[in-house]
Amino acid sequence: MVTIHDTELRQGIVTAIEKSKHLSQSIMVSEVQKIEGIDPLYFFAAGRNRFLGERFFWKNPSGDQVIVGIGVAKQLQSDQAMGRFDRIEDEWKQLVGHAVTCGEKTIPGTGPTIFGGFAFDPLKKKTDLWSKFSDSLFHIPKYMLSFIDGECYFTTNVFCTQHDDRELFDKVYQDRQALLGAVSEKQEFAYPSIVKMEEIKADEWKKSVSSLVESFSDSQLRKVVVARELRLHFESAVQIEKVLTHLIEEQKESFIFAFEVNGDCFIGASPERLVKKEDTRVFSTCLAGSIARGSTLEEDQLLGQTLLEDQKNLVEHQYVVDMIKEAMEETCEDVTLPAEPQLMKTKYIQHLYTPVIGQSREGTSLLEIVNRLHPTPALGGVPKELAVTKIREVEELDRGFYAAPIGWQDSRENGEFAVAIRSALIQGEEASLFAGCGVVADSEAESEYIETSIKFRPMLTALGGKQK
Ligand SMILES: C=C(O[C@@H]1C=C(C(=O)O)C=C[C@H]1O)C(=O)O
Ligand SMILES: [Mg+2]
Repeated sequence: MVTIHDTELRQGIVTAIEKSKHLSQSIMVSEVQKIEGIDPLYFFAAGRNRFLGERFFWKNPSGDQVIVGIGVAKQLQSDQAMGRFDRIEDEWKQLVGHAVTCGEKTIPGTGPTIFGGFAFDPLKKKTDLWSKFSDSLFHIPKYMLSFIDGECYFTTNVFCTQHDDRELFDKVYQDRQALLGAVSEKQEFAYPSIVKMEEIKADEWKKSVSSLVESFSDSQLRKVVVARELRLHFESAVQIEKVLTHLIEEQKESFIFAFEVNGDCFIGASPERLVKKEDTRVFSTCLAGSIARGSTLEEDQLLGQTLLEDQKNLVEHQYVVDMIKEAMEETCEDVTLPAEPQLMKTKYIQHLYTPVIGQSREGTSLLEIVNRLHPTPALGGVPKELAVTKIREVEELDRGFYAAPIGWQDSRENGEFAVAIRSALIQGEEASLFAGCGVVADSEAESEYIETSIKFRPMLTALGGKQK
């Protein structure tokens, strides 16, 4: 069993209580310790008993950043659409500005960290589906395990108020030991059977694709991404641990994320980075244009080559490149990107892919770049505002956090956001899966429908369903 000893946290709590008396507000204490490695999934599962519904999981594609949060020390949330990125940023800066930190202080993705995201479109009318999620929602975990470049770190976050006393440390210590004690307990997880699978309004969706295509000729719209939903009903509640295990094994090229909020869980395996910031280095990704994987190597290569030369997909991709390049140039110096797209292959689908890198301008924050990028034409369309308005009008689906930025940020301006696609909202015995596609002038409803069916597969198989 991993034991974390009585450390600087005790003194940190004393300091924070004093500080909270002076400032009349609660103060965050954050302690980081380097520890021997714990399997991140075991750690996630260890939180099941006492923190079910209050956990998060994040793994980047290379696996050199895995962050798991258990419990909620504080929630940052807002349903106000105007200035939503600034609002979170300001609150976060305020908390970090007064925080008492101890232990290791320089490793990205350790110490004070927020995990969460933003709704795709805060102006879309919210349905019951996403009622548990605020439009801007981030958690500061109580306990956090970070695997960074092969090393393992444990963060403990505590909020202290003027009414707390030294006993708070003992409470935290015992609570943390109980959690760590549960890490070694072996747990078995299984899939419940699927009792019903509903494609929501598939025919209407195809019609909306056709009418969008027709509408392009007499409007300024060039591209609109439309999405649909597949709803699964299970015999009993889905266990997130099982789904995560599957995604980690099968979707190695993707960001794996899970965000538990008030008992629901938004989970996915997205191949699409929105933005990563490491000190001043900024990375973004243009990903749009899709084709199936082949069943043999030859067929797969042929499909890949077809995609690289397909005009409809190249146009669909180029809209994304143009917009991301512009957004990056507004916020960064030395923006570079290859002239031609490459292929990104995931288990069930291949995409056109153009990576973009730059150096952030002095004073430009990660959330400012998120704000500038979201939604890229890979998830919204061109022109941006018109496309988002169109989606609001024609799409049946309440996207919630689907296709929106999800990720983390630490107290030193490092962090990463993925675009939350290939995702599902799990609500006990039910799950909603989401998939969309870029509709351009040359789109055909039937092939876009098939493209979205392929995009359901990562989550469908991870939920124990059969491929369609
Ligand atoms: C919208 C989705 O994917 C996006 C749309 C793509 C396309 O239409 O070719 C490709 C990658 C993603 O940017 C989704 O998976 O739901
Ligand atoms: Mg497409």
